[in-house]
Amino acid sequence: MLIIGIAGGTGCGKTTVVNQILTQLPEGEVGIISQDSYYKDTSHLSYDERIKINFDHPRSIDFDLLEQHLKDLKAGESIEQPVYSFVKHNRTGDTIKTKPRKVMIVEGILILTHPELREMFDIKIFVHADSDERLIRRLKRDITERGRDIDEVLARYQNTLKPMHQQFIQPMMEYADIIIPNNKYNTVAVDIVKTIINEKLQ
Ligand SMILES: Nc1ncnc2c1ncn2[C@@H]1O[C@H](COP(=O)(O)OP(=O)(O)O)[C@@H](O)[C@H]1O
Ligand SMILES: Nc1ccn([C@@H]2O[C@H](COP(=O)(O)O)[C@@H](O)[C@H]2O)c(=O)n1
Repeated sequence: MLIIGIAGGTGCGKTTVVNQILTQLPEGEVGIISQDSYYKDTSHLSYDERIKINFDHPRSIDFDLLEQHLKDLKAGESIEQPVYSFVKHNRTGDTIKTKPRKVMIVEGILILTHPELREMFDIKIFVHADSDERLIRRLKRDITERGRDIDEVLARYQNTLKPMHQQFIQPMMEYADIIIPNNKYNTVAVDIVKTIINEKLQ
């Protein structure tokens, strides 16, 4: 199994890059794990308490479960990947059966901050986009897709997202094997990653 970790700040385009990688690859050969699925269960908290959580700090992620799931997949076992709701700020209680594939892609803002997880990646990719570009994309996406308004996105950006990005996410670029500049759509870089995956699949 080839395990590829794709990190980078919010809005840099990780999910988009993953979807571009998947196009034209043989179906059923590549599996995806999203770090967002592993936000800790917060059912014991009220909604008002949940919205105050710092979701850009590594402690918000259940890294033990993520690491265990990756180990299970490597051992050839399927896992039940939790489903997360950005509207409720909590896991939904549903899971998605995720089967082991020849290539597994793990994507998320904080995946390179966890040393044990980092060790498991055969290839580490950091997607980079400038912070103003990321903020613009995040505003548009969170308002249209994640049930947020402009005040929520900007307050979260100033209070937690920006300082956490500087403290935990940006420094992880030094661990990357490949850095994808993504201020604009970068089809060349995506094609290179596809080529690496295709070689593994042959
Ligand atoms: N290179 C790009 N240029 C312009 N918009 C982009 C680009 N990559 C992604 N986007 C858009 O930005 C938003 C955030 O992208 P997404 O892939 O969800 O980022 P991430 O997963 O890193 O948070 C989405 O609405 C997406 O369509
Ligand atoms: N309930 C939540 C949980 C997380 N976030 C934000 O999501 C960002 C990470 O996801 P990306 O798809 O953008 O990489 C992160 O910056 C958290 O602030 C949230 O807003 N609400």
